[in-house]
Parts: sequence; structure tokens; C-alpha cells
Amino acid sequence: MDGLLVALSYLVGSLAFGVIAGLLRGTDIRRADLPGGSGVFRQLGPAWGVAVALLDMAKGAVVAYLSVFAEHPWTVPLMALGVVAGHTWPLYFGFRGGGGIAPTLGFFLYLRPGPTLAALGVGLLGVLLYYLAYWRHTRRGIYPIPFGAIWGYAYLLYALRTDPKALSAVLLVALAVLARGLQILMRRR
Ligand SMILES: O=P(O)(O)OC[C@H](O)CO
Repeated sequence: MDGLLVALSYLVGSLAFGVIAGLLRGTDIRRADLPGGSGVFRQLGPAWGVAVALLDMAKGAVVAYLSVFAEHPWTVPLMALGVVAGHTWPLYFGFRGGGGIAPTLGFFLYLRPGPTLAALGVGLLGVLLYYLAYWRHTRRGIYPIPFGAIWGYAYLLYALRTDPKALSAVLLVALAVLARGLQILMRRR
């Protein structure tokens, strides 16, 4: 049962809605951008971008909901990893997906709303400061949202330090997102 939950998490995560949105509009978004909410926002407009961000978050929340059926203590962290790894390396789309931030948010907003909202605040502050101090002048380096996300993940790890199940889930997810971020930085979309 627990193995099925982890596999299902990966299959749900693999529904990369940014790629699906691009295909609905007759294009592969990955030729021009990353298939997360912000990439779709840039390529297809605000409505598509917001819809994709919400749907990608919803995947995480659905998997967090399903995690109540887990029996083994390691299943919840592995389900978190599964949904994020599905989003970043989707089975249905050649293992080339997004960065993993939105499903992370959805998963932990459902599982641990208080610390996750605080982490979201930290991340958005990071986005704002990075944008004002650096990005708007240069347009070089990593995008503001991934920059802010680094601080959000760091805060979440700190906030959940006495909560072993959630902490191990954040740790696994953060490692997957870091690996995907490095892959993207090396320009292998
Ligand atoms: O990391 P993703 O793929 O969930 O995308 C979320 C935002 O668009 C990142 O800029």
C-alpha cells in the first residue's frame, strides 16, 4: 500500500501543467522557458501562468492529503519527494519538467500550513529584495523566484527542526529541487 502511494505521488507530480498548458496552446513551452507558473506567465500570459501555478500547487496538496493513508513513517517524506520529482522529471514528458517550487508549496501548505506560510513570506521577501537590488538592473543570474525559494526552503528546514517527519520530507524535497536547479543552471532544460 505504501509503495503504491509513493508511486501514485510520482505519477500525480508528473502532470506538469505548464507543459500541458503549452500543448493546449500548440507549443512546447520548454523550447522558450521553464514550464513552471512563472515561465508560463512569461510565455502565455498572466491567466495561464496563475492557473498553472495553482494547479501545480494543487498536485502537492492532493498528495499531502493522500499521505494520511501512509502507514510507515518514511512514506510521507517519500510521497513529498515523489510529487516533486514527478514535477521536475515527469514520466509523461521526457523527464523534463519544472523546478519543483509549486508542488512543494502545495504539499507543505496542506501538511504544515503555519510554518509554510511563514516560509512563503520569507521567500517573497527574498524575491523582492533580490529584484530591487539586483535583478531589475541586470536581468542576469538566477531568476528572482528561485532565489527567494532558497531562503524559503532554508527557513522551512529551520522551522520544522523539531518535527522529524516533516523535516525529513523538506530535506528530501530540497535536495531534489537543488539537483533540478543545478541541472537547469547547466542549461539542460
Ligand atoms: O518551480 P516550479 O516549476 O514549480 O515553478 C514555480 C515558479 O514558476 C518558479 O519560477
